[in-house]
Order: sequence, then C-alpha cells, then structure tokens
Amino acid sequence: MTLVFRVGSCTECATTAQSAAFDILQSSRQAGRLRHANGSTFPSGVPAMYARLRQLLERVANASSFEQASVELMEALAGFCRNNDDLEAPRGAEVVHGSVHLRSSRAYRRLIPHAFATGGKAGDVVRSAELWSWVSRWRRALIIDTALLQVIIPSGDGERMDLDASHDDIELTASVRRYLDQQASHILVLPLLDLSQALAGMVTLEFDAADQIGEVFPPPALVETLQTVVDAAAPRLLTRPPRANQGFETDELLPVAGPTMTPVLELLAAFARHGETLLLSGQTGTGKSRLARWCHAQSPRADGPFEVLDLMTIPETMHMARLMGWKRGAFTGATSNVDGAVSRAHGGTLFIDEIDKLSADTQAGLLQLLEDRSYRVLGDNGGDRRADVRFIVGTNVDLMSQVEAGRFRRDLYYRIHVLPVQVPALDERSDEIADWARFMLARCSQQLDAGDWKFSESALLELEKQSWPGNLRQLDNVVRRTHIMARARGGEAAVTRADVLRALAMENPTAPSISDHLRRAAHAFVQLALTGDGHGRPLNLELADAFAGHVLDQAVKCSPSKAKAFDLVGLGNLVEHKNHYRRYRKAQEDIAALERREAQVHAMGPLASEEAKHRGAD
Ligand SMILES: Nc1ncnc2c1ncn2[C@@H]1O[C@H](COP(=O)(O)OP(=O)(O)OP(=O)(O)O)[C@@H](O)[C@H]1O
Repeated sequence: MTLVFRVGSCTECATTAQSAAFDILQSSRQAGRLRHANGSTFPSGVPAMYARLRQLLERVANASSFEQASVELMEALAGFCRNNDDLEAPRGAEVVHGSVHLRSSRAYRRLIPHAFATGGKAGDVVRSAELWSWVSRWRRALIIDTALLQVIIPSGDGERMDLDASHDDIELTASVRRYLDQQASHILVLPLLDLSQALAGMVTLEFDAADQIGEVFPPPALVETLQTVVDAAAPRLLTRPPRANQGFETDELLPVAGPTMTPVLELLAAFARHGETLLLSGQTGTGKSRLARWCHAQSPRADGPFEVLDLMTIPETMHMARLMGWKRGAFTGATSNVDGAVSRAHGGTLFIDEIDKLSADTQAGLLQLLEDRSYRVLGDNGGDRRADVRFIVGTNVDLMSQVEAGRFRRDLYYRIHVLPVQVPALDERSDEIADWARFMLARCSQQLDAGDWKFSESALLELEKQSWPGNLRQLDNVVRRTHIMARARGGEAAVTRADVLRALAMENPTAPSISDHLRRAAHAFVQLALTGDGHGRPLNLELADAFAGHVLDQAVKCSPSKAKAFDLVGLGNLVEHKNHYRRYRKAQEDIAALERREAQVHAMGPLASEEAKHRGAD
C-alpha cells in the first residue's frame, strides 16, 4: 500500500502529516509488516531511527525558543553520529562543534554555536562565508576535508573538488585555508530548507576524525540520515520564536536597544569577540558607525584605538595613502612621514565606512592586508609591516551587486563577507522610535543648555506613525527642528504633537532640501581644498562666495530681466540705487576666481595637499 500525504505550505499540516507517517511506520514495524518499496524489509535500525526522529520533533516543537530547538537538533544529530551501528559508519570519530545558521542570502539573522562535551568553547565557532556560498550554490550536503582541502559532495558518486585547484565555482582564499586548517578534520554542511524549499540557513557539524582523512567522512548513508533529520525538523525549528529578549544594557555607545534589535545585537556581541572581519550593511543613517564603535568596546581590543576611515570623504586617489600611510619623499610634496589608518589602529579596530567606494588599486592592497595581515607604507623601503588590526567595514549598498557590475573585486567581497550583519532600517524597528526620540531630544537640549525638554505622548505617537527613509539621522534632524520650533514658540519645556507636525511638514525625503544641496556643495568645496597644492595654501574659504555668485548668475539667466532677477533673490534695493551692476560684476569675478583656483589645484595633483594636511602629524 502506498500512502501519499499531500500537505500545503503550512507548518501544522506538514508536521501532522509527518506524525501520521511515523505512527503508521511504527505500528507496521510492530506488526512486522514493514516493507521497502522494492519489497525487501527495512533494515532493523530504520524504524528505530524514525522513533528517535519523532522524539526529536516533539522536543523541537516544545522548545521554548529557536535557540533551544537548535541545540536539541544538534544534540540529536550528534546522537545519530555516535550511535550509528545500523548505518555502518566508521567509529572513532567525534563531533566536536555544531552550529545552526539562520541566514538571508546576504546576512546572518541568527547563529547558534554549540560545543559538544568533548569540544572547545562554543564561542570559538564562527563559520566562514565560503561554506555559505557553496551550500547556497549547490543546495546540498557538503563535506570539507580540511586536511586535504577538498570539498566533497557525498551524495551520488562522492564528487571531490580540490579547494586548491582554481575551480570556477569555488572562491578560496589563503585565509580560508588557514581557517580550515585550524578546525576539526571534517566539516559537514547541511542546508536548512523551509517548507517552500527556500534556503533559510545551514547546519554545520565539525568532526575530529583524523583517521578518516582522505575518506568520504561522514559516510554518505550517515549524511543522508542527518539531512533527513534536518529536513524533518526544519519546519518546526524555523517557526520557533526567538529567545525572549534578554535585554541589552544601554550605555552612551548604545543608548537604545529595542526588542527588534536584540538578535542583531546578540550577533554583534558574539562576533565582536572574534578577530574576523565584520561587515555591517544597512541603509544610510541606521547607526552602523556607532554600532561599529560599540562592537569595538565589546571586543578584547577595547583598550586599543578605534579608527575610522570614511571613504566617502576621501578622494579616490588618496585611498591607498590614507589607508597605508606614507614616507617623506614618497611622492612630490611628501615632506614628512604620515601614519595611515592601519598603523593608527594598531592594537585596536579600524572601521572602513562606505567600503563600496574603495578605489580599484586600494581594493588589491586591502585584500593583501586582510590575507597576510601585512602592509607597506608608501615610499617605505624597509619592507612590509605587520598589521595588528581588527577590521569592521560598513556599506549601505548591496555589495554583491557591485561585484556583479564589476566594480568590486569578488575575492575581496568573500574576504570581507565573513561575518555579515544587516542593520535593520528604523521602519523595521519602530519599537525603538520613541526611545530614540527621547534620547535625541535630551541630547540636543543638553547641548544647548536649554533645560529638561520632554515629548508629550501624542507627539511621540506622531513620530512612531511616520516612515523614516533617512533612518536615525532623519529622526535626529526632525527632533532638533522640533526642539528649535518648540523653543521659539515659548511656554513650558514640552514638545507637543503640533510642534512635531510642523517640523514634519518641512520634510520631503524624496526631494533634497536646499540645506542638502548646500551641504553637498560644501562637501565638494572641502574635497577640492583637500586636493590643494601642499604649500600651505588651502582653498581659501572666501572662494566659497562664488556660491552666492552662482545663485545670482542663475537668477539672471532664468529671469526676463536683471531687475527681476535681483528682486527674486531679495536684492531689489540695489536696482533702485543702480548698484546692481557692480554686484553682478562681483558675482562673476567670484565665480571666475574659484574656477581659476580649481584649475590650478587639479594641475598640482592630488597627493600633495594630503601631505600638507598631515604636516606636523609626526
Ligand atoms: N549610538 C548612537 N548614539 C547617538 N546617536 C546615534 C547612535 N546611533 C545613531 N545615532 C544617530 O544616527 C545618526 C546616524 O548614525 P551613523 O552615522 O552611525 O549611521 P550610518 O548607518 O553609519 O550612516 P552612513 O551609512 O550614512 O554612514 C547619527 O548622526 C546620530 O544622530
């Protein structure tokens, strides 16, 4: 008799069907009627295995959290490995570590490491990105033979791929080799699929099985069993709620920590302890740079320096120099030695923000730095230096799309994609909005020495109702604006809903405001100043008057007459007194002066001013 259970994409249906199937299996076994599809009887161990599987499913279903359910699963998998007489797997191998990874395609959502009795510390278990990239590419169980550096696909004919060989599908870096070397002899990676067969994560088991090096270990039959167990447990496991909020202690680096952020903070706290590169992705303004600093404070390097290299604010031609530093004479105008970010971060952490902006040649330099932990200061003939630095990198773009577009090196991507964490947008953690708003209001009242300001409840509700595409940065701007408006209105130190509504009315996130345009123009001006000639002649701030000149020039170009143009920009009185020609001539001179200076700066070359800026640093 064949029984087919058809189930929809609902956990309840699937688990009920599973239970029914196991019950039938059990009673058939008891009645001695169990037959394989080909007519042979099942090996005696198979029904016993299903009984154990059923117990596991009950334990997973009753687990109070995803974390507890994951540990149940890993313990059960280890049990299947140890107690494997029926499966004829070689004995003498120990399961040392296990881990359940819950991941989206680009970032970790949860990581549950587990050390078995004989193993080391669970906190040591951090998987590399490569395991994930392989399992997501092939969506089947894989074994890594860490001694022979081979990936083995145990199903089918046990296809082996040399990790050392240049294989199109495999990204292998020296660090992976090092990483694999120091772990157990074999790593089994099992995909974790949800009910719709989408890849939701992976389960890894590490074996200490030195006498199995070169063998397909664990043997394919055991791998198949373990995968069956994972497949059966997955629907229940994936629907277990996260562990109850343990609450993160807030401090000045982490002023707010709402329930939605708890899993992210747990991951960051766990990853902070490691030396591997941490990748923080997330929309602009979500607080990545502050979280990087928080991670540093949680790390064993907390007493060392925390350095930031914000690539957004550095001209591309200076990326390498600012990262590595330079020696006197390294290039024209380099009149003194200047430390780079790597040496300033020695013994601590270097946060490289907007990593996607990294110039092509610096990408190669950073790759070598991450691989070998060595770097060379520009113009230094004394050889390479050792970098004792933990790297955290930040981006607000999808780095893989940059790789696919050929703008970011694939090997560097895999090298920095070791511990990827996605910082949720503020709209996804609206449970934090009120606390952030209170914190920001207190901060700006304190900065202005303006007393003890509070939001009314309805004002906070109004903020919670909004969407925040600019995230914490936008909320901060709105809170500051609200505070200014409320103070101008007079009365007691309370921000009302009406204040909030007025401040919000000035927000138009889709169209950049005049302030945004001015900020951008100021940024461009400062960038140009940074690329000055290195002889102590920075781009004079007075040249910024050219901006007013441009405004007047545009007004004249866009208006039917000069008189109307001057009226438009509030200078109508000059027309009355016939002074406007002089004013317009001055505007054109300002523009011409800036353009002349700009041409000179470009002709001088980019490195010189950097040197000038750092003159006296050593
Ligand atoms: N821990 C914090 N303490 C105080 N303010 C914070 C904190 N985190 C975020 N903010 C507020 O949010 C703003 C943006 O934070 P941050 O610069 O860290 O974001 P980001 O994600 O690194 O942005 P970008 O991608 O644009 O570099 C800060 O200017 C500050 O106003």
